[in-house]
Order: sequence, then C-alpha cells, then structure tokens
Amino acid sequence: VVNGEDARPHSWPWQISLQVKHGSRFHHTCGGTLIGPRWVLTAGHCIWPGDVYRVVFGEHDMSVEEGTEQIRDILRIVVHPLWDIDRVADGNDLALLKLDKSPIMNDSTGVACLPEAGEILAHGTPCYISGWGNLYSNVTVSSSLSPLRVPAHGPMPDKLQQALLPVVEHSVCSRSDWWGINAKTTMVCAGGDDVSGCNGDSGGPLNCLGQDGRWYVHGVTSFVSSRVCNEVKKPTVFTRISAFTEWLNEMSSYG
Ligand SMILES: CC(C)c1ccc(NC(=O)[C@@H]2CCCN2C(=O)[C@H](CCCC[NH3+])NC(=O)C(F)(F)F)cc1
Repeated sequence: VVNGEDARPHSWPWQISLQVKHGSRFHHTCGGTLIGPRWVLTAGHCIWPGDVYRVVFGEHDMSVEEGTEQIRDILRIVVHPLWDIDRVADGNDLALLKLDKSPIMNDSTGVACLPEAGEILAHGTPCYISGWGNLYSNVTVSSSLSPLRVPAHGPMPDKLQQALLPVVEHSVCSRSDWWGINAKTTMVCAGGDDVSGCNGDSGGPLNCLGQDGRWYVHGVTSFVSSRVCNEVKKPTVFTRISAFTEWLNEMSSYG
C-alpha cells in the first residue's frame, strides 16, 4: 500500500496472509479474505501451479510472534475457470482456497461480509485497501546513464497497512487516459491522489462501509500500473465480488 498507514491491529479480522513455500521457509506473497469457516478468497494471479501455500490468520506485525496468529494448510485450490494470467484485462482474477480446518473465530480472526449480487458502489464511496504489499515502487528515473526504467520492488512493511481509496465509477475509470477498455464492469476501481495498492497487496480486500455500519468486502486487489503503483489516472483495480456471487455460492456449497 502506497502512502497508507499502520492499520489498528486486527481491525480487518478477515485479512489473511497467503504464504508460499520456498525451500524450507514460507513467505508472504499475497493477501486474501476469509469468506467462510473453511474458505479464503484471493486473486487468481497469486496462484502458480506446483507451488505450496499456507494461510496465516490473525497476523498484524510480520516480524513479531503476537500470539494471535493461526496457520492453516490448504486442501484444494479453485481458480476461476475464466482467469488467464495473459489476459489480466479480461478480469475473473479470483481463486478460492479450501482450508484443511477452519481457524478459531475470535477478536483477531473472523469472516467478512460480502455484498449482495450485482451491488455497485457509487462514485466516491469511501473504501479502505489493506495489505502487506510494497510501500512504494522503486522506479529508477531513466537517464543517459540508466537508459532502461527498471521498476524494482520497494520495501515491504512489517505491519498491516491500510489506505482510504474512494471508489472511481466505471465511466471515469474506463476513460481513454485512465484504464480505458482494460477497466471492465466486473471490476471496481478505487484510489487517486497518490494512494494505491502495490505488489504484495494482490488478492487482498477492498473494505467498504455499508449503510448498516458494517464493513463489506467489495473487491479483491487485482492490478495497478506496471510503471509505478500510484500512477495518476491509474487507480487500483479490484475484481468486483458482487459480479461473482453465483460462482462463489456454487463453489463453497460443493464444499
Ligand atoms: C490490464 C493490463 C493492461 C495490465 C495492467 C496492469 C498490469 N500491472 C502489472 O503487471 C503490475 C506490475 C507488477 C505486477 N503488477 C500488478 O498489477 C499485479 C498483477 C499482475 C498480473 C499480471 N502479471 N497486481 C498487483 O501488484 C496488485 F495491485 F494487485 F497488488 C498488468 C496488466
């Protein structure tokens, strides 16, 4: 998250850290959302065939054993059938992870509320992105000395970050100098004025306040500009969960 702040610990109890095994160690690779006792929703682009993953719940500061962490293994991974890593603009950037065992629900770990099917947020609706993704993109300025722009990764935070990202309605997000035709109606755009998601926030939640005073997860973090995470007129793009209600119900019912 670029230009965010430390989240109050466990204030987004459905936020998970998806960790991938490299050698004998696991490390954070994506965010995700606990949407049922044994189901986590993340991004399709977080899943690489052959990799081994685990899910950490109740995490806040990655560098400290806080006693609230719970780790679960994954029994089955269901990537959306229409997701294609080479066609990010087509959307469908979703994957469901079935856990071997439900985590214990407590003050640090809980299930998210999801929106009604088809629900569309109005322009400017206040939402928060949360994640342990990069704090900024490391983009070297191109010059005669370094002719290539090499966008490397900025530092990852230890503590969960959050940032207020107002919703950008589709008619604005799909303007030619914004995301153009890459912004589909099955996506939610949010952000602006230099706050954004960044690599490592992938798969995490877009948390939006509902009329009933509860927080609802409307989006799954999908993509940002490949030049710089918080590029002007390139708001963060999320998979719109309310466009996939049927698929989610189907998948989590055949359990
Ligand atoms: C829609 C299409 C034109 C398109 C638009 C933006 C991108 N962005 C990117 O590729 C940048 C660079 C690093 C990873 N990244 C991303 O946006 C990755 C998803 C990559 C999936 C495709 N490889 N997502 C994230 O970093 C995010 F935002 F979810 F935290 C890729 C494709």
